[in-house]
Amino acid sequence: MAALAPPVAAVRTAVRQALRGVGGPVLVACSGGADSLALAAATAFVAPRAGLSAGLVTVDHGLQSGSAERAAAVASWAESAGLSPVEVATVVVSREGSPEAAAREARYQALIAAATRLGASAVLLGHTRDDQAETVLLALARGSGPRGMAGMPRRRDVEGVALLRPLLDVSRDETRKACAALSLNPWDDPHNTDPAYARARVRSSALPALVEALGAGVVDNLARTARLLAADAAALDAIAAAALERARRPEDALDVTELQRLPDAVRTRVLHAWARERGAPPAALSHRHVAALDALVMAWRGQGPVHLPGGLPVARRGTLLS
Ligand SMILES: Nc1ncnc2c1ncn2[C@@H]1O[C@H](COP(=O)(O)OP(=O)(O)OP(=O)(O)O)[C@@H](O)[C@H]1O
Repeated sequence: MAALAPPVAAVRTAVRQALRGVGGPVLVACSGGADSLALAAATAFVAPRAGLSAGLVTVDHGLQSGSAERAAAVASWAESAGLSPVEVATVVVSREGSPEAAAREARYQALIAAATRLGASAVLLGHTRDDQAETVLLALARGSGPRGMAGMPRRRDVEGVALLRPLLDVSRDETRKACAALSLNPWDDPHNTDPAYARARVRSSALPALVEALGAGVVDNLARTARLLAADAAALDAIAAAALERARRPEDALDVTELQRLPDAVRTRVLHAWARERGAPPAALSHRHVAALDALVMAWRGQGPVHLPGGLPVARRGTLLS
């Protein structure tokens, strides 16, 4: 028997680890790119041996010519690889805002809807260590703070479906090599190299420049930074959730004197969580809004209400915010 190529083994091991603790059928989200194709091939091998059934969903965003053919080719390969059920989900991408964000939003909605409809307990995504490093670098450059630099989580539960990222410790180079070793032909998404996209510029210029200047360890170190910050952020979020409960007063108000006792990092998290609870859309809720709320608490000089996104005013009355 031919020896198993190390990149194929690395991807399978990562999938095996991620599937531990998954109780029901899984779906691979596959674009046909090298990362998710290697993920799908590994899942087709590993899942049945772990007693799980595995299917695949490929999303056709309808944004590029030939996208329907690409989706059909991915689906037909998946069937031949033994994945079942296999679905092509066609989505309509909103023309408002950034096309990247709109496509992502439509994609995740379609993936979660497919998982719910097909009774899958988890959706597997092909983000790699390189994607994680890019995410950290982008977040650092945008000043997103520790939550952003914590990168993409290995697991996130949405509407009862676990979104899993088994390949966060696997490099893009390994997924490409795994595809080559298995004679799979990945599709190259032109968006990945289109300089119109910030992530593509990070991938093609910023990260290679950092590697050149600081050495190959940079990618791994950025991904490790994400892991460390994710653990810190989770701990701070838990502390903030408890502090929010202590600060709550009737009629959805917060007690300013409780908030003033908190360290900055906890207080701003409490205010952020509270603003989201009141209906401020997370994507529009910025550092600036939280800073203005914080000024009502810490720099009170009788200023007027803060207007949160979604048209929600928050005012201070005495020692209450509401
Ligand atoms: N059209 C799609 N259909 C299904 N899943 C998708 C699609 N596009 C992306 N995904 C999922 O989201 C993950 C991240 O995609 P993204 O486009 O951000 O990165 P990528 O590096 O281009 O990934 P890949 O090489 O797998 O296409 C993919 O690995 C895949 O699991």
